[in-house]
Amino acid sequence: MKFVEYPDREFLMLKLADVIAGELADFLRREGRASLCVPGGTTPGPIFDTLSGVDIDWANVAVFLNDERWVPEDSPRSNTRLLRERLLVGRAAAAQLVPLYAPADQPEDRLAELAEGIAPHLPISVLLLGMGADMHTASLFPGADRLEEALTDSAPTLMALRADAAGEPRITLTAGPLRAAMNIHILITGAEKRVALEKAQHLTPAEAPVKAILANATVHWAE
Ligand SMILES: O=C(O)[C@H](O)[C@@H](O)[C@H](O)[C@H](O)COP(=O)(O)O
Repeated sequence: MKFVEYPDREFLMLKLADVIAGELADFLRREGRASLCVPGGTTPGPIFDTLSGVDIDWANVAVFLNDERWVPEDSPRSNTRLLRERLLVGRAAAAQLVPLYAPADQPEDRLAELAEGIAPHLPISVLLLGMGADMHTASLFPGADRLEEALTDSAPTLMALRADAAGEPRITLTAGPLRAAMNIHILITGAEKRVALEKAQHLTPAEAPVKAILANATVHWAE
């Protein structure tokens, strides 16, 4: 794991957006297409604001979430809604959104078709992850009902998980496709998450799911 500390959050968001744009541009130059997998939650909005204005060939970029809360897209809890409002605007409106949600009562009802949509875009070119103070990443929550399976390399690409801390049911990429990403960035802010990250390094992935992705990741932190 590589750890990069920034003087403040604003600088972190600008720099990391720049790094991600550079990595996407490299993939586009070499392969003519790229995939970008991003978190929802409250932290990444400013990165999305900057990235959405970057001048790259967005039409050949597939964008999808690390995980989604099983709520309709008009819910304030919808990560897809965040993507539509903050990332897929401006120049980035040309990108292809690969859905991690489709209307249904339970994620299991749509899992197979959503996984089929993601498959052509693996391995992920550029992966941005968030982390909770409980050391979850994507929707791999400590104590989640199917966490053990989701951490194995033989797990399907996408799984539905339930955890008390998660609120609604979740759909999430599993550890395998996350670990296999070509570039992995973890974005965390604040003292509490820094302490949690340090703790995670001494725990097992079952106790601290972010540990399953740490080995090849660069962690970006500001107070
Ligand atoms: O749907 C989600 O909640 C996310 O994708 C999740 O994995 C997130 O990255 C962390 O919970 C951190 O969230 P915050 O940035 O809000 O602290």
